[in-house]
Amino acid sequence: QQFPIDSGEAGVKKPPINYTPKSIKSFHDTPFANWDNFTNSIIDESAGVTFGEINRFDAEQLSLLKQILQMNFFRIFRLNLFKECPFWSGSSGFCTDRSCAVDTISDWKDLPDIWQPEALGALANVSAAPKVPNDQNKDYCELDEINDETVFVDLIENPERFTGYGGDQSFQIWKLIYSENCFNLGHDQCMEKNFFYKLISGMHASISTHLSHGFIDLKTKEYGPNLQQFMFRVGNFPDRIENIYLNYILVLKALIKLESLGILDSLEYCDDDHFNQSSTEIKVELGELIKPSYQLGNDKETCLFDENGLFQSSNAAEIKDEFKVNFRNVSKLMDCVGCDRCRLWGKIETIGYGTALKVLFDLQDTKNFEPSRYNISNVELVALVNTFGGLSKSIEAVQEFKSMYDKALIEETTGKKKEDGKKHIPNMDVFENKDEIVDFTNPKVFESAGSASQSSSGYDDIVFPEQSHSSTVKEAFFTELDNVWKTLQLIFRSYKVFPKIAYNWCLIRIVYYWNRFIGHVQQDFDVNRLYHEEL
Ligand SMILES: Cc1cc2nc3c(=O)[nH]c(=O)nc-3n(C[C@H](O)[C@H](O)[C@H](O)COP(=O)(O)OP(=O)(O)OC[C@H]3O[C@@H](n4cnc5c(N)ncnc54)[C@H](O)[C@@H]3O)c2cc1C
Repeated sequence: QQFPIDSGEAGVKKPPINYTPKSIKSFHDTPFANWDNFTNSIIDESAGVTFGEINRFDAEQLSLLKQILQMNFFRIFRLNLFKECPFWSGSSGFCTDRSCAVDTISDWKDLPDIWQPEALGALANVSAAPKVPNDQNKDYCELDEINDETVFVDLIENPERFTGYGGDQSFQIWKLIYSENCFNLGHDQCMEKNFFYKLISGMHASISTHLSHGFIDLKTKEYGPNLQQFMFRVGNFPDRIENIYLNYILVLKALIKLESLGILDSLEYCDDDHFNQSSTEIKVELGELIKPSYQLGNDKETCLFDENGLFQSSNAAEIKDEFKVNFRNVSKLMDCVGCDRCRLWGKIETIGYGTALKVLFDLQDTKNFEPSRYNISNVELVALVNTFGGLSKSIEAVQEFKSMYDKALIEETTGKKKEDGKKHIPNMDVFENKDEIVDFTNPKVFESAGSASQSSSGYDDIVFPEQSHSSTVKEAFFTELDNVWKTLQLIFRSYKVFPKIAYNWCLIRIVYYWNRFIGHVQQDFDVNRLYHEEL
């Protein structure tokens, strides 16, 4: 079945898509509190598919998608984890926790012949090299070159989950990512700007959903879903949930386009004994995954997502170029992430979204189109399918959190108390300081070096490295000297505050045990909370 891809050349001009981000209004009006309304409403005006339809489609296809992601072709990813951050120096090594690490494949004999070290040179011709001459600078993201820093990672063994990476560095990287949503081409680009924001916000929300779903329980040391974290990061913000779904239909539409134009069929998958699936099996399973989505939505012409609504204005070509440059900067920023596991998934996702954008906006479906000459590498395909897998996992997690939310709601209404005395359903109350919510659609956020939340976050000691391109040995020497000086200052400052912390801690403990002794201790007395308030 050939799906009709609208090439945008003919036909009636559709009304513009509304990509305007909604401002944060009420936290009592969240999707979980109004689930029926939410599931029956449409994700995107241009296609008419509802959130509920995507939930059902995703549930139906989930086991097949998981099976596909288990195939060696999709689970082994090649990248450079040690590439220098191109924007500043000295940013690596921030997160030294074990959970930030990536287990790379060191046992080479587990890999197919084409990935053996001696064949690495040839690998460039097999899996990454474009089939037609291509200037990578024209793409939406940068692919890592193959060199002696190349590593192979088993993605199933290294899932995206909570790593503990945070503080000022990750905030600054998010801020820089959102600051790429800045276009210089006048008012015409408003729609593209909003679309860019939603894309980034959806990626951010999906990462936050994964880390809340694979959150560490400090008591059991096991990873599992944490409703509080999810509500705090995503669940209380309708826009963030919506943006996950928008990204889902965007990536799915790119897969539909690749499938319907015969490109997936024409690609060379590796037939090697080490691969647990043959090329034919991969093609059949991808087809089975994608084809049922042709039935989704009520606008069969645009199918899910109408890419032709974007980049239509008189200066569309310039806007598109700027959009590409900005998204490429986002992909380069992944080399600045100071946590290997986060960097791994950040890279996969930016390549995945970059590939989806390339397929949707640059692939011209002309009369003489030859699928076998379309320029898409295996790395891009693997990233695209894994990005789709990640979004599907987020949608599955949203529904699991909804069940947890309902259970917590029943417990709350029947008056059952949690052991730690905390509320079952975190809503707006969890934001004791409303300034913690940073609205990246507000240009003022980018005017200051930090943000209101970060200035009071307790991470003031960490000074984010300034953008630098130390070209001379002398400059590099003084940069390092400055770093050493700042580190020493940090150590001395912590010695200075230590007596106060120790004193407060002892005082709180004494009060606690005194109260217990005289029998006045309250049942839900939370020492830790008091301790933090004291600090
Ligand atoms: C590329 C990248 C990948 C990462 N991967 C991981 C990972 O795999 N595991 C892990 O544990 N940590 C990861 N992190 C760190 C994680 O994303 C958070 O930065 C960290 O947990 C600190 O969270 P936070 O609560 O301070 O808010 P952050 O998530 O850092 O958000 C900063 C601000 O952005 C705003 N914001 C949050 N979400 C959105 C959204 N969806 N749309 C618009 N605005 C939003 C909020 O108001 C918030 O104050 C990653 C960070 C980066 C930059």
